[in-house]
Amino acid sequence: MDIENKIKNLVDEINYHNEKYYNQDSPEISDYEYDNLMKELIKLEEENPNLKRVDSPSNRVGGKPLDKFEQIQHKVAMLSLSNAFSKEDLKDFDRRVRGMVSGDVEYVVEFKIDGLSVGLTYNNGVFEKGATRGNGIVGEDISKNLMTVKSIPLKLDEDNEFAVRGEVYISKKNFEKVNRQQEDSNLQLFANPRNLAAGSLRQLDPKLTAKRPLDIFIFNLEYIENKAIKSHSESLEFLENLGFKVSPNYKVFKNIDDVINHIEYWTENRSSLDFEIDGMVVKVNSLEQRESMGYTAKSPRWAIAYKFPAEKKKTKIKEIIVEVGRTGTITPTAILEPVRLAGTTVSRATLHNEDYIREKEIMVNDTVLVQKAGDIIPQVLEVIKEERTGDEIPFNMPDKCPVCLEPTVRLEGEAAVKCINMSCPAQIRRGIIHFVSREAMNIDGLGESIITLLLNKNIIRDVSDLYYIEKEDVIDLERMGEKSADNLIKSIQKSKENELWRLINGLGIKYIGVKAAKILANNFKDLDKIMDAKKEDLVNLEEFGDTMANSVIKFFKEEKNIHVINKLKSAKINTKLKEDKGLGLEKIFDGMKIVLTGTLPTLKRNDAKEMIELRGGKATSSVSKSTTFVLAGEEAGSKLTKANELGVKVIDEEKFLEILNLSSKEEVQENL
Ligand SMILES: NC(=O)c1ccc[n+]([C@@H]2O[C@H](COP(=O)([O-])OP(=O)(O)OC[C@H]3O[C@@H](n4cnc5c(N)ncnc54)[C@H](O)[C@@H]3O)[C@@H](O)[C@H]2O)c1
Ligand SMILES: [Zn+2]
Repeated sequence: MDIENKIKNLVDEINYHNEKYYNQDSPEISDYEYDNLMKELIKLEEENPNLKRVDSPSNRVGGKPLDKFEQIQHKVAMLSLSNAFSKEDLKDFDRRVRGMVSGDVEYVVEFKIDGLSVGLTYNNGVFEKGATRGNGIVGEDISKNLMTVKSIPLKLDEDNEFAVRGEVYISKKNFEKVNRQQEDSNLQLFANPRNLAAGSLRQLDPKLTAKRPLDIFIFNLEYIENKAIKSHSESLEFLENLGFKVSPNYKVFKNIDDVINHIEYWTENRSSLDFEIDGMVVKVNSLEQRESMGYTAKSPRWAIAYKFPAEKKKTKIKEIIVEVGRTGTITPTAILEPVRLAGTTVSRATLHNEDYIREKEIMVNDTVLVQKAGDIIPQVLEVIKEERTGDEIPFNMPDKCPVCLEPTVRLEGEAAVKCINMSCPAQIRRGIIHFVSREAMNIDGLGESIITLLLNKNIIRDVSDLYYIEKEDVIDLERMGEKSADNLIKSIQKSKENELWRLINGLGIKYIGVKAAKILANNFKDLDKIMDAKKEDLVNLEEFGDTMANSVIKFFKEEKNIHVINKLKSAKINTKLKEDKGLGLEKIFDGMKIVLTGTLPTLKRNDAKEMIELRGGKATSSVSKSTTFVLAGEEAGSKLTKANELGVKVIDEEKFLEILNLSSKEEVQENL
């Protein structure tokens, strides 16, 4: 593969995992694997600067703020950190710092708490607002949820306006407690403390958040009015005196060797802490020096996060089980003798596929080394062959699907063994769960247990059957009454009017998540056109690589998919983009002055301009008090700063596209 395509594919893959991790709080790969993808991308981009795309994820912070919350624009951008994985990386960092500033350098070293980043603002001594990081510029307003975190002071003795940043986390003890409760109530377990903290804080109902024993460490003073503070350590002391729980056990060092020693100590001893850390953060202490160093698009130049290597432990494989996924892939999983690893008890590890098992010569009853790096799914690293006793049993992938008992196949050139039975219940069930989920067709009242019932009773066989359900079909189902049956049918019917991207995402095309679904919807405007798209059309889309394009084409070649789509169409489900309401577009931007700045993720600048003008707005180039809003993309720069100073509203592309669907100027004003 040529380098350009390699970069494109990496970008696709990373974008897909970002969406899973930041927006859905349900990552599919470990942080370790993710970091490796990112490392590879950064390396290729550094070697081929001309191939680096402006919208590269290596330039970008976090995920998109979700619409279910009010959006908050941060006064100081909430950025990410660049990473170090070795002593050498830390020494390089030290050299870079000393090359940029004059005089002595002091470093503060802190724990890198594995939680969710939040920003808090205070004014006149009271807590005002709290937000998630979002995309770094705009975050989600989670003030009410944060108020339930007991260690966040709501009143304090400081009248000046200021903002702090911290990490909301859950202690190891409380993490296990919550997971035990989940287990008792037959609910899904949280993969790790970070997921639990993030999931709890992004609840719509603060009462749910209040039930979770969340905590916070504050690690930065973002700004303060009328107060001269010289160093980071001084600001932490100041915050501690105000009553904040600040970054625990932070230490100041005068040279990088001492920093490295300290980090080595905690690499060995982190399990003694009662909260999870995934690394150590090294920050320049002098605020004046920090200012002179500044920022890249994604992170400050004056700090670096050292990521711990994966923690490893020995344990035994008791059994190997197989499960069938949405696309029919049969995945082997090792059931382990439970072992404590990176803060959680591990009793399963993924074995990926047949080749992985062969290559590592894994057998049932083997003693193995497992690894977990703040991860979701632990991995089997290697078999400790010296510990074999003769009781080991080789494992073969099943030749029958464990669910439908039809023969399995392994296609040439693919690692996965699959069940290709189109009517295999395991695949269909997962596909339907995905179709109705919040990020897809968003059908209320259709939980996993009802879907299972509907399938078992043969009321539905694929997603399109949902639209043909009648009240009589469901009213007698367990725990269903007249009222819930009505509501269920109503929400199914309502989903017919959904935006096109929801349908595309719901179809479950491999590699096509929310973001890619939106790109397809916005570019082709019609499901039929997407179905007819040629490979050239697809790879030319922003953010699309070979893998994604091939996957789309393959999906729409399959007869069973066409069949489902035809049934969906007969049910009169919306298959068109709603943006264009015929010739006379509503003048929803009438008289508004709108400033465009930075690179937008999918729209070309001229297209965005045209969209504004067609709706009666004026696209201007400089920000002033009379600007209605700024539409900002990556690297928005000085216009963004100006907008912030003047208190002019800033929105991102996603929000913009949403606003385009509104039907009056009043609605736009309300929704800004
Ligand atoms: N598994 C996946 O699919 C997946 C996907 C996306 C991201 N990720 C993970 O997320 C990481 C990227 O996320 P990120 O942008 O939040 O970067 P990061 O986690 O590498 O570092 C930045 C964050 O560290 C936090 N932090 C904790 N303690 C801190 C302290 N004392 N001082 C300063 N900051 C502190 C801050 O909240 C900040 O946002 C990746 O390296 C990867 O590990 C995983
Ligand atoms: Zn099957």
